[in-house]
Amino acid sequence: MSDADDSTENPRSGGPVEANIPDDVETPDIEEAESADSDVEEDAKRTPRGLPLRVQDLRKEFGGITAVDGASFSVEKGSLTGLIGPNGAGKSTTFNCIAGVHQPTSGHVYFQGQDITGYRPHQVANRGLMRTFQIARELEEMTVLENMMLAPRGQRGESLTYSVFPGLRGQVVTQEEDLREKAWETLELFEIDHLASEYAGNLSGGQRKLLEMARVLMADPEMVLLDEPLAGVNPTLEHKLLERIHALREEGLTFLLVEHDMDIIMQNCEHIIVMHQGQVLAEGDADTIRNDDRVIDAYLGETL
Ligand SMILES: Nc1ncnc2c1ncn2[C@@H]1O[C@H](COP(=O)(O)OP(=O)(O)OP(=O)(O)O)[C@@H](O)[C@H]1O
Repeated sequence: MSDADDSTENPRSGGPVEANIPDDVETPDIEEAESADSDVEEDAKRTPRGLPLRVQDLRKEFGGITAVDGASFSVEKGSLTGLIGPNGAGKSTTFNCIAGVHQPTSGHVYFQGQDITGYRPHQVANRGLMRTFQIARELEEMTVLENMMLAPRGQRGESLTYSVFPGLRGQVVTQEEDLREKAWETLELFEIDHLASEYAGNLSGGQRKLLEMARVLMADPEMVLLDEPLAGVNPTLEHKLLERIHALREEGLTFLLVEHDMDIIMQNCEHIIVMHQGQVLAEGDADTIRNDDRVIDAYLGETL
């Protein structure tokens, strides 16, 4: 999926923005707009901190294609929520709108009660909502430990500040030590500490997935968006990764997972959101979803 043709992208890079409505979309009159604004304010107030993520009437158009068509859903704190749907249902686009990679055409994304619609990816990440990214080519030439130590949230590093205020240097050393310790602990948690000196480029597909996940945790996220985290992962590593996800969830971390493997979703997610043609078709636990005729129709032929 490329962003190159994303003609509706909002150029603003600051904080929360108004919905970016293209010229050819009718805008409501002032009275309606004011009432819509107050509804949104009311809704934001209704988003308690215990409900980290709320997507409301999300819409994303790419030129003439409507990829997400008014999707609304919430994710509860500490849950492992699955986002599924047939090919082209709008899952990745929704993910990217949440993570700030795409700017929604309209609608809102609230995280921990705050409207983060229109935030850029680093701003979303700074709020504690993070998605995994594939290890980029440049990072392949670094060791696993170096990958872990690279740019976590709040890292201070060497800078001009320390030549001006040399007294702060000691703090940097402590911070570097803390960072290293945390990197080792996280690698141990994912049982890839024995690969710490290995170049990331030499890892197997499954080991990379573990590293991608471990890297995200270095930033102390509140919530993690996982897009196909188990694709190409062998059953042993898959089991290990799922075990870690469940353990982290027990500690209060929240996950939203897009995964094509229905068995994984049905066996691991307590709440499942089904998208179809850019909209939320159904929501519920595995049994509810399995027995929903609309979901069966949408998948027609795929095993649930
Ligand atoms: N950058 C883009 N430019 C144009 N159309 C796009 C773009 N990204 C997605 N689309 C279209 O939007 C629709 C939804 O795509 P999306 O990738 O979000 O679905 P998905 O549910 O993640 O699909 P899959 O399971 O196949 O990955 C599709 O019709 C897709 O072709």
